[in-house]
Amino acid sequence: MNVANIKILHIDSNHPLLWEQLKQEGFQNEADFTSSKQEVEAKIENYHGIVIRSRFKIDKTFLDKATNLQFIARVGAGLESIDCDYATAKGIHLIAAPEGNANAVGEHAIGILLSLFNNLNKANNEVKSGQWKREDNRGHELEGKTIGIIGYGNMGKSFAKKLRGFDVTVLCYDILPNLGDANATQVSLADLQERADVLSLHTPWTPETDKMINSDFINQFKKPFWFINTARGNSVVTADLVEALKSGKILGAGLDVLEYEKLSFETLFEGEKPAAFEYLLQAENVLLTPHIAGWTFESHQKLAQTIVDKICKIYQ
Ligand SMILES: O=C(O)[C@H](O)COP(=O)(O)O
Repeated sequence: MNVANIKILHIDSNHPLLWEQLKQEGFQNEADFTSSKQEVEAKIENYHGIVIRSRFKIDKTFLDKATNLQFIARVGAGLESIDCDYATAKGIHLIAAPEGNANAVGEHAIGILLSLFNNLNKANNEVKSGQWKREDNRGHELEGKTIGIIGYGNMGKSFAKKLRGFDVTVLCYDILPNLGDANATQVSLADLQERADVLSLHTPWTPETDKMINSDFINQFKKPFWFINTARGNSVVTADLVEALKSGKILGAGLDVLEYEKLSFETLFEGEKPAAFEYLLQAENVLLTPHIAGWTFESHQKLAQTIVDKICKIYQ
């Protein structure tokens, strides 16, 4: 199909290959990384495609003005910033690129897991501040442990694949049936909560997963467990997580995502911090990273390539 008339608006910067390859394929690219949502809304009828990361929400108001839009491409995995049902009802193609950062997320979750089990973060801070504490930093081994994965899509599968070789049992739970594979056995949520020594969250943020990790949910676990979140901060009630850390029900937490992140994060350091957040900052068994699990040099490129391939497929 001739794509020379297809105008694509890029509202976030991405790996240059995205722009270059779309241009080579014959698409018309335009960039606008600074205009406000309202300003983009005012001109969106002139475009057939929009490429976004997460600068603003693509809501009903926006979509009603996007009268010629044929696709929305999100250079990432999560689609929560888009009113997907409304866009789909309008016949707009939705494209995401979870294949592009799944490997990075899987590797990052392994990094968190090994760090939690061996106190790497705490020990590093201590040695650098002149403390040589071996007994305090005695670690745990993964061998023989049971790892529970909730959400067995691209990210969960990537993490499970990386766990091969650690001599662990890997269980997965997902609302979709028949997802188990050679790397993980699919079980009921109750079964996972009964057996897991580690919980790693890999679900999208949806009404069903919003605040899913709360006290009730945590208390269903039979054993104390370690918790890893590389998915979405809003799936966790932080105050409940902190209670579980204090009581020892959660042995340690590695959080790449926080309910406080993005626009509100910097402002958190200006005034008095929420008590739960302050606790996470001080706790020695809590490892925090700034939403970088999928943020590698390699995934930057793979995300772009995935989006190019999927856009081209629409116009084949
Ligand atoms: O959804 C994703 O792929 C990741 O969470 C990264 O999202 P970001 O573009 O908001 O950094």
